[in-house]
Amino acid sequence: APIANAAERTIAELVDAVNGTPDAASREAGKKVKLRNHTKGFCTSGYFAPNPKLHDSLNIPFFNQNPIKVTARFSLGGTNPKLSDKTPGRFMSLKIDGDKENLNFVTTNVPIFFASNLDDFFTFQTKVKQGAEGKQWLIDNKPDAKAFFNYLTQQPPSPSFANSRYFGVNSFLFTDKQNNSIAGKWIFEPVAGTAALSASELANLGDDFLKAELLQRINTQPAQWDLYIQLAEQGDEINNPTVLWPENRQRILVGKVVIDGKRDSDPQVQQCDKSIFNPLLLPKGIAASDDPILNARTAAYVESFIRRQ
Ligand code: HEM
Repeated sequence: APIANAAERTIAELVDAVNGTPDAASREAGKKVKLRNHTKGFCTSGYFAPNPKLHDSLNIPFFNQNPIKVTARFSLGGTNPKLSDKTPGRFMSLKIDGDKENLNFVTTNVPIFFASNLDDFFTFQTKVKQGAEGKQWLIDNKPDAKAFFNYLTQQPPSPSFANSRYFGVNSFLFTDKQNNSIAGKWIFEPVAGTAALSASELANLGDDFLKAELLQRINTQPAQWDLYIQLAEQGDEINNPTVLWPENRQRILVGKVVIDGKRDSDPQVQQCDKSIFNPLLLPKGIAASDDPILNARTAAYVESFIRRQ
């Protein structure tokens, strides 16, 4: 069982820290404006095509259906709806809706998280809201936050959501053919490859280009990702999302995400901005690891959802 942190935070406190609404008055104000994390984003659609050979290695009946409906939301981080697309963070959330079961993904282009427990998560969110001083405090006092910032500074902004890798960050447990449970992490590799904006391209761009770029792109050719499970090896830390496993870990190809916008007029896609993505909505054969960050996420997303009604 995971070791409880001495100063565990409540879900309400975590959402307050994310939203920057630490007291009753600011919380009420936040509800009024329907404050939400990852505010700047948009929804589109497509399908998931499972790798037909997957059942040679894993026992996940969900992937026997082909194709499977996908509703996607692409977003930036934070609560600011006017955040510039020139910032490096890119996020992809997917609802994969089969006839009998569902699977959600809630992913980011940074493979390491800034906290390994809820207390550090709370501290990070609170300090980041204090600007440059708070960020410096984190760099000086919190090695996980420092490693995260270092990663971000080496990550140039991509010209398209379609040119980013996306990571599940937290570990999950997968059932193999022998019904053993094996630990792994989701990784989405862009079929179009990764790309970075140069300094001169950045100078010529406005603050809003990602949405128009993706919707235009998929008019002529879909945005696609190969989805892999990166497998843990003996000794890899399973329950700590600040730890990056080596790139050369064995991978299983799960299938392809194809975003083509063909179902964008469906009510589910139209209303996707008003719903939540649940990283613990999993089909048979996939289970959550004991990572305390992962296990707090659904409750936080539900709390955030309730507050913005
Ligand atoms: C304890 C850990 C975490 C907490 C408390 C937390 C909190 C939140 C909250 C409050 C929301 C807003 C939900 C809504 O109102 O719809 C949110 C959304 C989101 N989070 Fe987290 N988060 C955590 C960890 C993570 C991790 C590890 C990742 C990346 C792998 C992540 C990626 C996202 C994304 C992409 C969204 C936007 C979902 C959408 O498009 O609607 N979060 N998070």
